[in-house]
Amino acid sequence: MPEAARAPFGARLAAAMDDLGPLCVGIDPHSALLAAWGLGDDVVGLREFSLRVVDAVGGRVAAVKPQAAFYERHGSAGVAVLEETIAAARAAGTLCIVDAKRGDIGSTMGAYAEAFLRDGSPLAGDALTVSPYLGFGSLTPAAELAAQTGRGLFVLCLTSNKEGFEVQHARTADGVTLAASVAAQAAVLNAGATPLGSVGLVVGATIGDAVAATGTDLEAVNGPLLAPGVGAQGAGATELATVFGNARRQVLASSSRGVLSAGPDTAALRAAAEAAVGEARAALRG
Ligand SMILES: O=C(O)c1cc(=O)[nH]c(=O)n1[C@@H]1O[C@H](COP(=O)(O)O)[C@@H](O)[C@H]1O
Repeated sequence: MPEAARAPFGARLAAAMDDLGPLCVGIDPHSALLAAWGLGDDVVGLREFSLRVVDAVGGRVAAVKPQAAFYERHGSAGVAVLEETIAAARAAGTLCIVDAKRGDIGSTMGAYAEAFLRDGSPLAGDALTVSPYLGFGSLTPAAELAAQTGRGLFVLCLTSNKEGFEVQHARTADGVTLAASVAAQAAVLNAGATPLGSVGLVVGATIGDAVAATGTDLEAVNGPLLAPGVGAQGAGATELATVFGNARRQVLASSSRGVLSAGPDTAALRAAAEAAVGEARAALRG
């Protein structure tokens, strides 16, 4: 769809979450999962796995999120499968967040933006995960192209892994934590957008009281909050409700292995996704 015809990502995601519930299914074809599904750890297995997940959950969840690393580990043929997976999500009418966590100096970021956010690029989904830790301003080329093409960004803010605090809780010369600073800069880009801006944050569901501890104002971001860590990393309904508090209506909970481990049976995958949607809806929309 050309730029002019596509509504902004934030509006499209808000509508999908209202309609189908606040859950994203991550597509992470780990070698162990390929084996558990009876598939080879090769490009044929990767393709079968990915297309089966899209077939099972497409049109039933708000978004899917293929993790680029699991495709890149198979080389260029694996990247071609990522392209095919993105196209399959598009054909199913399901929003696709490409989880590639890109971040580089501005001029190189421009090339990443063209790869993942430009109309006509085979790697372009509906949104891209990006890292602001080369400086938030280094993301400007991606923010600009995303805005032009109706796509979105998810900027790493408070990640689900335990090492993240070293960077994210550190304070700038002004005494503000990096996480709070990232959130405030995303808020500027989302100012005035309704119902939600298109510059989201990644805030893990496993982070306990880190939102308060870092002084991060999630509500003011006025954008979606991608919350990985649900399922395999241990977070559930209680953690979602506790971590996000008043910002919970902005949250898109994300689970990969928690759903994928139900495969390869399509009905079982659907049932696992439905259960995860129910849990996320109860925690975030109840
Ligand atoms: O950006 C992400 O999606 C992400 C950020 C984060 O803080 N933590 C995190 O786990 N993720 C991704 O979310 C997925 C989690 O997978 P599961 O632990 O299997 O649900 C992986 O693809 C991670 O790379």
